[in-house]
Amino acid sequence: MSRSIDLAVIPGDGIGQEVVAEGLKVLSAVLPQDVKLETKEYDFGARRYHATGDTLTDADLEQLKQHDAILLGAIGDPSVPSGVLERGFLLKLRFAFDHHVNLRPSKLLPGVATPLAGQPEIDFIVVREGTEGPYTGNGGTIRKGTPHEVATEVSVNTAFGVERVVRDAFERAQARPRKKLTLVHKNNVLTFAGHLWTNIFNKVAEEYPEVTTDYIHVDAATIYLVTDPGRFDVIVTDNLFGDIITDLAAAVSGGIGVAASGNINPSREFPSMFEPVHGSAPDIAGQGKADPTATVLSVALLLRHLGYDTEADRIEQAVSADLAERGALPARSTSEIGDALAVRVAG
Ligand SMILES: NC(=O)c1ccc[n+]([C@@H]2O[C@H](COP(=O)([O-])OP(=O)(O)OC[C@H]3O[C@@H](n4cnc5c(N)ncnc54)[C@H](O)[C@@H]3O)[C@@H](O)[C@H]2O)c1
Ligand SMILES: CC(C)[C@H](C(=O)O)[C@@H](O)C(=O)O
Ligand SMILES: [Mg+2]
Repeated sequence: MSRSIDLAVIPGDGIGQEVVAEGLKVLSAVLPQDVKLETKEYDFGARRYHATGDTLTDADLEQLKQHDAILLGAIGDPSVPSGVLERGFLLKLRFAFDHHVNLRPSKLLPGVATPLAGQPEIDFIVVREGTEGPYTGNGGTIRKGTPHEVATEVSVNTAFGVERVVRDAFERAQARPRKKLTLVHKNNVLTFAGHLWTNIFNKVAEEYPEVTTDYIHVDAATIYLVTDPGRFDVIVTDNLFGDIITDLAAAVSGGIGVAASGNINPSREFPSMFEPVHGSAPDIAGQGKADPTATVLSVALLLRHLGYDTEADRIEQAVSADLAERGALPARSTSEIGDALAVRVAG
């Protein structure tokens, strides 16, 4: 039986261009001959915005919808006002394709440097809600530019949206050996949203008696992520808390250069999108300094989502072996790391 993957590729801005090239290199190297890989590149990001004023049109969404999955590098550029591409492209796409499960695994692999003392066991996943919370754009300003300006940014939490992501997290916890799920929120202060999350979490928990549950306020979660990250197995949390704690999670488990993510549409009505957790890193763009590992691991998540488990395993093993040897090697460029990973997955 012939198989095929039809992939939308969005390198985006800054280091997005550099790391996506390496992700594709490794993807081509890992796929068996009988799998036909078709890619279509899209120029979203700062270049498109400056050329046309567009960030993502309805016609673009129609085209993107046709693909099996999307691989994104990163968007965001100092030449574009903050928020224009983040809201106008990235969040618009996540919302349009109902990417409500934003999956962000953190695993400290053997031999990988961490700023934490010793070599703690870190192996957890964050299930970050991807379509609600303070991200929806529900807000505004009045008396703009005056000393009396008022700005609101309302967090939107629907029972439907919370329950579906909480259920997804319980399913993932149930499937893991430790079967533990932690709700991270701030229900001592954000009592309206926090109690909705807590009540739904507790109600759904009744259906998963094998899953151990606990609750941690988000401020305390940042303590434990540094002092005792081994306590976490699966974390479920809202969109903004998830954004913040996953950069911290990356920093303690090998760095932002190795943190992968998937924006998943579990019903598969729309293509899911895979991207490194990091951004376009204008400070190092164009210098060959970016670590492409996060993108390569995002390709592994993409392959797993499409049912290519063997190939995903091969990529993860190659990354693990490469990282284990890194400390002993001289610093390598973005493409040298990509080349090394491509050789490992092919061999
Ligand atoms: N998914 C996305 O497209 C995405 C995600 C985050 C930020 N952004 C955007 O990216 C731009 C820059 O944001 P930022 O500086 O806050 O975050 P960033 O993640 O781009 O950079 C933070 C720090 O991490 C470093 N870094 C990031 N990726 C790295 C890699 N692969 N290898 C080595 N070092 C790496 C950078 O050099 C920088 O010091 C902004 O416009 C922001 O909105 C986009
Ligand atoms: C760029 C921004 C919209 C985005 C987010 O906040 O989700 C980024 O920080 C991320 O983590 O993917
Ligand atoms: Mg972020």
